[in-house]
Amino acid sequence: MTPRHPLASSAAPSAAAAEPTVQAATPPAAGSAGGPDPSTVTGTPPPAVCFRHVWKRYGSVEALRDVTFTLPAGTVTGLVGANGSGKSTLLKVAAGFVRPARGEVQVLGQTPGVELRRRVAFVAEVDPLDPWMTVDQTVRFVRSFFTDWDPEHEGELREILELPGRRRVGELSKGMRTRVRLLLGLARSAPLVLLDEPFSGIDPVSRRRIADAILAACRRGGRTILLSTHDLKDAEPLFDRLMVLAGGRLVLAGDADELRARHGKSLDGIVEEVLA
Ligand SMILES: Nc1ncnc2c1ncn2[C@@H]1O[C@H](COP(=O)(O)OP(=O)(O)OP(=O)(O)O)[C@@H](O)[C@H]1O
Repeated sequence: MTPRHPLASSAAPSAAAAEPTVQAATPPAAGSAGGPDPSTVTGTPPPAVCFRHVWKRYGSVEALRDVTFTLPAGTVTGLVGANGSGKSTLLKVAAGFVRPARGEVQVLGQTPGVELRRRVAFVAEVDPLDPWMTVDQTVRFVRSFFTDWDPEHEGELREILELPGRRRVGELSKGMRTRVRLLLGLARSAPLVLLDEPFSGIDPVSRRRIADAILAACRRGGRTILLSTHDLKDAEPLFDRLMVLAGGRLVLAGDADELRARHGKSLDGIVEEVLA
């Protein structure tokens, strides 16, 4: 069933898996639309997300400029960049909510669209929660839209996130509401999870809880997570890959360990250097 409620379509992703390994952007092979499918060549699983020369314009603003990258399945990637650098747009293109002007996008082997949304959990930065519902009512309502809801994982996440089930959503702090949205996304077993700034404006305690919930989702395996953030504090250990956007262009992408070894500093330091 295709979810129709805003909570169902934008706030209920499911967890990603494994540790991230930011992989360098993979340019298409010369003379082809994107090179051979790696799964047919090496027996490795196809990438979870593949952008090739993607452009997106809003009026006169170029939000994405010639963006090319590949995310291997089962990785967790941090997407970093200043305000307006195109992070949300990239996530919305991957989720199928925004159509690129040019370029090719493949997500879980499909072109993003209505059909793909059932397999992608997208936790938007915008809060779609109904303030009059309790947390328990919200969870019951949202999970009714999804056939991939994982009740066992929901229980685990509720403990980690320490959600007050009987309180109305409208009475919750910003950090607690973010935790609720995260639960709605991560409790699905969707193979791709897109998280738009889950750490934005969040206090250190909530940041820790949110990072722990993402790690728990990763431990369940088989999921790919792409997470945008302004700040790598707390989040850096989550990532096996890093992508940095500046002015709509992907200016850095790669495996986290390789980047740390090459630059001799933390991902935080690398981002500072690249965006200076
Ligand atoms: N619906 C829209 N209509 C017009 N312009 C838009 C729209 N959405 C985004 N933009 C513009 O596209 C550019 C990229 O925006 P986007 O929200 O993707 O960036 P971002 O990196 O997520 O920013 P932030 O960190 O502030 O959330 C910005 O210049 C923004 O103003």
